[in-house]
Amino acid sequence: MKRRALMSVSDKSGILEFARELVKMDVEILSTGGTRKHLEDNGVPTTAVDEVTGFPEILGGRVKTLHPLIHGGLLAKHDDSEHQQQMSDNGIAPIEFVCVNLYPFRETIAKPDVTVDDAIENIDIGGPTMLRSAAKNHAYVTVIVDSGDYEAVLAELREQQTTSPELRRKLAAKVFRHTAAYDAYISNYLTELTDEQYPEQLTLTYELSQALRYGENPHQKAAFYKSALGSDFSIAHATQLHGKELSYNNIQDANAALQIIKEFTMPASVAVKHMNPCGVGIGATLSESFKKAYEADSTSIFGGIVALNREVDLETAQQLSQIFLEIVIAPSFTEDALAELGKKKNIRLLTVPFETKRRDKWNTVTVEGGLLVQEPDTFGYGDADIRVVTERQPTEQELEALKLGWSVVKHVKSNAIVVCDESMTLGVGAGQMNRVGAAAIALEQAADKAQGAAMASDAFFPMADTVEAAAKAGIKAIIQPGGSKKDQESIDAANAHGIAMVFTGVRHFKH
Ligand SMILES: NC(=O)c1ncn([C@@H]2O[C@H](COP(=O)(O)O)[C@@H](O)[C@H]2O)c1NC=O
Repeated sequence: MKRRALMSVSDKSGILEFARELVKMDVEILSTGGTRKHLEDNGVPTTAVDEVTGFPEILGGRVKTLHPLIHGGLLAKHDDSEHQQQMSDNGIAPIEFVCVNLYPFRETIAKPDVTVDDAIENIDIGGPTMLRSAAKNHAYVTVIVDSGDYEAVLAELREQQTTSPELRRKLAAKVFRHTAAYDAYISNYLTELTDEQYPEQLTLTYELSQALRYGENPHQKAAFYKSALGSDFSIAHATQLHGKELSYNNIQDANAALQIIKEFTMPASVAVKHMNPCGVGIGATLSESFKKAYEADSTSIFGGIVALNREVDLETAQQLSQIFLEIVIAPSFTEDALAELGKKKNIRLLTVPFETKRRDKWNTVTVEGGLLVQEPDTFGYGDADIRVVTERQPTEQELEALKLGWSVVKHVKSNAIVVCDESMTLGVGAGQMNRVGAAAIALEQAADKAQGAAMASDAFFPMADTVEAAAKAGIKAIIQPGGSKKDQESIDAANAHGIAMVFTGVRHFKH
């Protein structure tokens, strides 16, 4: 009896060469409508699946391979006498190779104008069914869902006329990963059309972006996975133009820098270290903004990650190349800027699409044994109900500084305090276990520049000590959520020192 292979593929790349090789090995090719036409048109002899089943393809292709003569051939154990008897009683012949890839559901739903009908028609039923049958029976059947595996299968067949159990198991495991991911896209798409907010099961799917040299530390193994339908204004969608491979910590820092740069519409530069901003500057030009981000903390920026929100020009590139930076990320680089920065072997230069089409709907973070899911903190200064609570109103300039401080403090690990003027940060106190400690760090860094500057706090002041420390350093305006039982003590202290204080009513913890 001739060995048989079943081919039914939406993505036809590589299928001709694979089929030709199998035919040379005297394998009979069974195939469905479009696949068969492609093979026959290119001179590969095939047998139609409906010839095998004696049943036509119906319902516009919804039923083509869903038939016992196909699935019997895929699921029968070749060394089980009962199975063999039933096969012969029912005229079923074994199928040894299955080569299937699925209707492009993910690509279909990624289209901006997709209709629900279109999405539903692209849910493949017969394909996953064949893949699952063949993968379950991988003791006997070789199943290929990825055209990248055609060659590995052919290599073993050339060598030993059959595939090894190890390869068959690997391919079967890949099939179940693939169908699980395929179903995750479908279930997520349909769930989004319902009012279900927290489904009883959450099936997320990510694709390997790259294996990393190591994790947070060199003794930890690590890899980076990306979400195919997630935000495209993302480090996961960056194009690297120059430099060494990104590391685990680079990816985290670059992500932090991108979240901050998203806050600004005017030319802005953000320098990040250990996922906290060490310098943020805005200006009339990109180069001016970078100068400010650098001056904000010219010590910490060393070895930092810089994100900029305009095309990097030669002038800015020359400034950037004065210091050691791990990464520069921007929407684009002019040719001469790229040449300038490219002189540095180790700097990583990345572009990301700033014109974002998709944003993540949820942020997730793992805890041991679980996953926390929340909406991203998209609440900005413009959304806040700014309320002046002191006798003195902030000046226009102070309001600009408060706006900058509030936009940055949201991205600083709590407890967080930012001291700034209207165009740059002057001091950042991050990740302290008490608020007055964070203020002390920010104020110490700002030093003399704190005179007349503004201060932003990610959460309310539980007592008046932070306002007192701010007043002592010369701070003239404060922005904070408010909401403490002791707000009045902080307001009284601000009034006593002539500080203008505004409440936003919204907190920006970042743990
Ligand atoms: N309905 C079925 O019985 C069925 N059998 C195979 N398919 C899919 O049809 C596609 C190939 O179709 P064609 O050979 O007609 O181009 C493959 O992606 C395959 O997964 C089917 N389609 C959808 O469910």
